[in-house]
Amino acid sequence: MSTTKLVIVYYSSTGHNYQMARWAEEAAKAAGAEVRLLKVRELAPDAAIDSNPAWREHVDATQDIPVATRDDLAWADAIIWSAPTRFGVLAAQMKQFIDEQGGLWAAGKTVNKVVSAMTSAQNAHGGQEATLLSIYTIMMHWGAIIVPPGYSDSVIYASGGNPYGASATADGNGLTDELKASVQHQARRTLSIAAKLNA
Ligand SMILES: Cc1cc2nc3c(=O)[nH]c(=O)nc-3n(C[C@H](O)[C@H](O)[C@H](O)COP(=O)(O)O)c2cc1C
Repeated sequence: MSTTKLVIVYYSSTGHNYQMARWAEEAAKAAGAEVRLLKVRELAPDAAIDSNPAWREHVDATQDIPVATRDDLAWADAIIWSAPTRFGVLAAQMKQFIDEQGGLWAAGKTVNKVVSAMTSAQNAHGGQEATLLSIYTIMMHWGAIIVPPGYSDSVIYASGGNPYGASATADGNGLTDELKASVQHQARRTLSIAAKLNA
């Protein structure tokens, strides 16, 4: 059985989804996967970024993270998406990247990718489930195999009980150890399903 190839594709303005992506990367590497941690292109103008010091700081600090490409998605057996809530759906930056994959979809290369998604919102009930569903809706159109965490481990309860995917509350109080455990469980679970399908 070959090593599972995982891409973790994230968008983050102020670092929460980036941190979750890093946690997923750590767990996936520890599980023996071949992992690419990738961001999507920032689309907001500098004026918007500069209006929020935390946003500018994050953009500058993550300059060296490679930008995801179609080839990365084609390479992967599994994809973990991480994108913040924007009015209850995925951030436009992530949507734009996904919309650029029409060619990949048309070539049949999105079929049977094993996928799972993570998100954050400022409020505890600010739209996390809806955002994850917006990603999973796209994944159904891709013919991808969606792997939600469900209640497959006690860390799901401890981290807020969202069976759709790891969900942060980005309220300025920092991310919790329980969320980290939940992210890392989701990464391992995604890999384990991908390994079964690729056996
Ligand atoms: C345009 C916009 C819309 C947003 N909509 C919501 C929302 O509907 N509910 C919510 O709780 N937070 C909302 N937020 C807050 C973001 O979800 C929050 O800043 C993000 O999850 C932080 O993730 P990041 O640090 O990875 O960028 C919104 C933020 C922006 C800029």
